[in-house]
Amino acid sequence: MLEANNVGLEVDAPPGSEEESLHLLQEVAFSVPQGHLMAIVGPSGCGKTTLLKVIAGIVEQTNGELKWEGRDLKEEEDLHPGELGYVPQFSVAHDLLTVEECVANSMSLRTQLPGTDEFEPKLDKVLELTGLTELAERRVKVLSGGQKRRLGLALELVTNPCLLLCDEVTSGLDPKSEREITDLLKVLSRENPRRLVINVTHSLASLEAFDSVLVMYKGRLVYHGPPKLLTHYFTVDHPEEVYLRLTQRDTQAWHESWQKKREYYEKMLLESAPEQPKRRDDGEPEDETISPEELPGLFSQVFTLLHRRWTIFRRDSGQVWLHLAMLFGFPLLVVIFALDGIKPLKQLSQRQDSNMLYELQQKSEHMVQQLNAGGLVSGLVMLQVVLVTLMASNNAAREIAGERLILEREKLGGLSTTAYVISKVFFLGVFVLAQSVWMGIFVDMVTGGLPGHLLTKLVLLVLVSAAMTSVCLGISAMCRTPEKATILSIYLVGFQLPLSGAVLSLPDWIEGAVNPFIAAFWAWSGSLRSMSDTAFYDAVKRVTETSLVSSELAAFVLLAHIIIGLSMTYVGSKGSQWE
Ligand SMILES: Nc1ncnc2c1ncn2[C@@H]1O[C@H](COP(=O)(O)OP(=O)(O)OP(=O)(O)O)[C@@H](O)[C@H]1O
Repeated sequence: MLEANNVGLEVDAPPGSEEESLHLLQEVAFSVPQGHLMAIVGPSGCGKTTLLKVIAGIVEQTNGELKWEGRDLKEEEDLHPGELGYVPQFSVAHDLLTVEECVANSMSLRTQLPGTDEFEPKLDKVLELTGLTELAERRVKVLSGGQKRRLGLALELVTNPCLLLCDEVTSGLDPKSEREITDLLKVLSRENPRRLVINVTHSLASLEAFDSVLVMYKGRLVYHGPPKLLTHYFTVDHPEEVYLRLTQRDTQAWHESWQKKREYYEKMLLESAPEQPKRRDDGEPEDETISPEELPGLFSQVFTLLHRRWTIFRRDSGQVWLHLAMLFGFPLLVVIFALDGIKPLKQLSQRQDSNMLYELQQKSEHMVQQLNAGGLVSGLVMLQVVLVTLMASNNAAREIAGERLILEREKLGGLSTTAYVISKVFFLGVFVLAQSVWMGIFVDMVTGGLPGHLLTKLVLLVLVSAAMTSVCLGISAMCRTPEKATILSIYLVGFQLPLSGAVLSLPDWIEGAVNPFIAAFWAWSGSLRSMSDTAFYDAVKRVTETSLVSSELAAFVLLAHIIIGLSMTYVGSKGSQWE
């Protein structure tokens, strides 16, 4: 039994409005038995989705109590992720995966069945039950609206949930598809004696298939009873006329009228309800076969997420080509800028080492060459760093924001945030290493060796790439939309060059204030310091007034950036960002 006792939800009113707070739900009270299919209907904006989110625990009510099988969901233990199925309004699967892969992934993330003999039969059963067997090999991208809703249901059925909440899974479909999905919901509500299925819908057309109908109006419950009594209660000829009828009285009047008649209608519902599942003394169901599925371990979830991410990446040819173009194109770009300067660089190096007297005699000529060489070396190092940070932001900016709603649904289904963040670290770590190491080695090979210690420069390139990737991943985890995350990440990269002091030095007080935040500054200046025992360092010092830091300090601060970025990622991924 699901019981709501005077459930209310009050939120702060938007700035500028006269009221201090908004009552999204007020005094909502109902009881629904298990083995039952209930529809929540009501005009747009009346609080249907809000009520469903409160039942699911996505939003916590500010008043009243919700009880599932006698257990207070706010005060006592929440529903186990395997006990709850929530099918949101939006598409919940990755476009580039097939139907079968999506369901198999959901099973791997939410159950311990992978690797057992039960995995395949269960997968087949869920596909068959939701009518998706024929579509198993089809990619999500090409599914119709109705097929996507079926997939949404299939993803939730992998755990055999006892409370299945569906938000508009029948809306926007043609009457035949709507009827088919409603019939499927009915089958699901009967399949497991502990199960209660609730479907939010606008449509008043096929309500007779439901066991009960709950009507919401302006945040209040105004009817909950058998569908066949709906027209009688609202004194209308057809269910479609109910919304118009609602507008003829104010909310309080409807609410009061319902309070007087509630007992009668609910009694009728409970009398016609199937027998409730028997429970042992400790409150657990007698039938062990309907216990919720246990969640898999952390590394099992990491492995599933990584495998899924690579599959999606491989199938996204646009992304693969973009990554390849950057991986091989950006180092070439650095080399092109270096080509003209390499000869004077070598000459400067030879003269410095072998003939100081000549240097002294040709002091002014040497000064010019030194300035050129200093500018070139500093510029090349900065170009490498900035291009690596650009690749890093492209790696991470959309990574979490682009799949945010899928993440929210999967967290509700038991996905561990730690597993999610670890999977991103491993996935993006491959790009970080490939992009930065290849950039460093390729440029060094082609130019015949830029000054400084190669290993130190490589480590700093890897660190700056990891730092920018982590911070952009953090931004991605904090932002609601991939567009916003991309713009913020691009701004962040854009500011690296002017604020690092590589091109123009900043006033001391600004330099001191901004440098700690500029990853490119640390990698650039740490790399230049690794040349401090060569003549190039003097040349570089002639062209830059920005104070350069030791390679060790640079590495340390970049590590701090990585830690901050990953902390942002964890906090941002953990926080709820439902629509
Ligand atoms: N966090 C919030 N802060 C302020 N108002 C909110 C918030 N969440 C929802 N609302 C408002 O609460 C009302 C109910 O929203 P809800 O999404 O539950 O409606 P609904 O009945 O599901 O509508 P629809 O059928 O159009 O999806 C709307 O007016 C919505 O703007």
